[in-house]
Amino acid sequence: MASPLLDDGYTAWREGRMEDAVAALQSGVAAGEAAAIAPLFDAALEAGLTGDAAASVRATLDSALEGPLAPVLDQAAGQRAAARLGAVVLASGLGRAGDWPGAIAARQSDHERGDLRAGLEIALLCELAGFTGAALSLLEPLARSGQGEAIAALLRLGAQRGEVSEVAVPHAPALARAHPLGPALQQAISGLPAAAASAPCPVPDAQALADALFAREPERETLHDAPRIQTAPGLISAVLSDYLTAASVPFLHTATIFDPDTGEQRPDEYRRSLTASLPPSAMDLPALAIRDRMLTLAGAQSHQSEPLAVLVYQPGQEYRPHFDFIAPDGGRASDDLARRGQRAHTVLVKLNEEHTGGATSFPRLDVAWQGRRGDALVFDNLDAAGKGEKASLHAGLPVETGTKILASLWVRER
Ligand SMILES: O=C(O)CCC(=O)C(=O)O
Ligand SMILES: [Fe+2]
Repeated sequence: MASPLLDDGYTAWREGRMEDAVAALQSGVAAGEAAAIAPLFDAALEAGLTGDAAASVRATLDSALEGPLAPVLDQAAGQRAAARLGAVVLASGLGRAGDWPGAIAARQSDHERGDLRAGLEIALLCELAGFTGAALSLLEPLARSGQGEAIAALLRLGAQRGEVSEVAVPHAPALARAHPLGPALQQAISGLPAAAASAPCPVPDAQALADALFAREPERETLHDAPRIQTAPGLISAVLSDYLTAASVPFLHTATIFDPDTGEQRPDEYRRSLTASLPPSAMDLPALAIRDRMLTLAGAQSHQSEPLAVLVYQPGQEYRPHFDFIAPDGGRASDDLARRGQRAHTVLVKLNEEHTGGATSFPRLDVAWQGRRGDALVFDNLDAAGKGEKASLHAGLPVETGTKILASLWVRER
C-alpha cells in the first residue's frame, strides 16, 4: 500500500508543484520508503534542481541506495535495481558533478560479483567508446548464458563485420521470437558466415573507458546557420541504437499533445506516433551515455536535460509542423518556464533506417534531414535574443513504408 508521503508526492507532481513533490518524496525516502527512491530521483531531475536543494536530494538518495533500503528496492524490482540506479545517480550530475569513472568502476565491481546486467552495461559502454575487442570478449560469455541483449549486440556487430560470432548464431532464431529487434537482426545476418569466438581482450579501466566515451568532440556538418541546424554523423553506434530502441519498448504509448483549453494531454492528428519518455530512474549507464552524448552536442549540462524520449512512427504517421519552445499559459507551463527556462535546443538521433519518407523537415528554411542509424541532428529553438525562433518550425514528415525510430531530447536553458 502506498504511503501518505508517496501519495502527497505524486499529487503535487501531477499538479506541477515540483518543490512540494520533491519535499514529500524526500521525506518518504528518509522515512524508509523504498518505493519513493525512483520517483524522488525523477522528480528532482524534472524540477531541474541545482545548488543546495539538489545536494540535499542527492545525500538522501545516496544514503538510501547504500543503506538498508537497497535490498528492499532489489526485492521489489526482482533484480539488482539498487546497484544499477546507484551508478546512474553517480553519473547523472544531480547535486554533484557527474562521476562517470566512479559509476563505471561501481558497475565493474558489480559484474565481478556476478551481476550479469552490470557486465552487459560495461560491454555496451566499451562498444560505444570504440573498444570493440573488449566489448566482444564481454558479450560472448553473456550470450552463451542466453542474455538477449548480448546476443542482439553480437548479431548487429556481425551484420556490420560480415561474419557473425559463432556464440550468437545458434540463438538467433529464439531472439527473433523474443526480442523486438530479433526478426530484423536475424534478417540482417542471413547468409553471413560464422566467425570463431574472439580471443580474450583486456577491458579498459574505468577512467580510460570514461575518457574514451566522451573524449571526442562530435564532428558536425552545418545545414543552417541562424537558427543553427547541425548534423553529427555516427554520434552513437548501431549496437547502442538497437539497445535504446529495445529499452524503450516497455514505455511506449500513443503520443499526446498538450491541450491549452483543458490543461490535459490528449492524442491528436497533429502528432501520430508511439512515444516513450524514459524516466531517469529506469535508465542504465548505456542509456545515460547516449543522453550525455546528445547533451554534449547541444553544449549543455545534465541538469538542463528533459527525459530522453524514443518516437516510433508507422506508415502514414507524422509529427506535423510545430515549434519545440513552450507557450506560456499563466499556469503550469509558465511555472515550469520560470524554473528551467525555454527548450533552447532539440537533439534527435536516428535509431534505424528501415523506412522511406519520414524526414525531419524545416519548411521555412528548405532544410530536410533523413540520417542513418546513429546519426544526430541538433537545432536551436530560440533566436539570439532568447525568444522563440519562428524559423525553427519543423516536422517529422509522414512515413511512407517501414518504421521510423528516433531518439529525441529537449534541452532547457538552465
Ligand atoms: O520525428 C521527427 O522527425 C521530429 C521530431 C520532433 O520534432 C521532436 O521530437 O520534437
Ligand atoms: Fe519538435
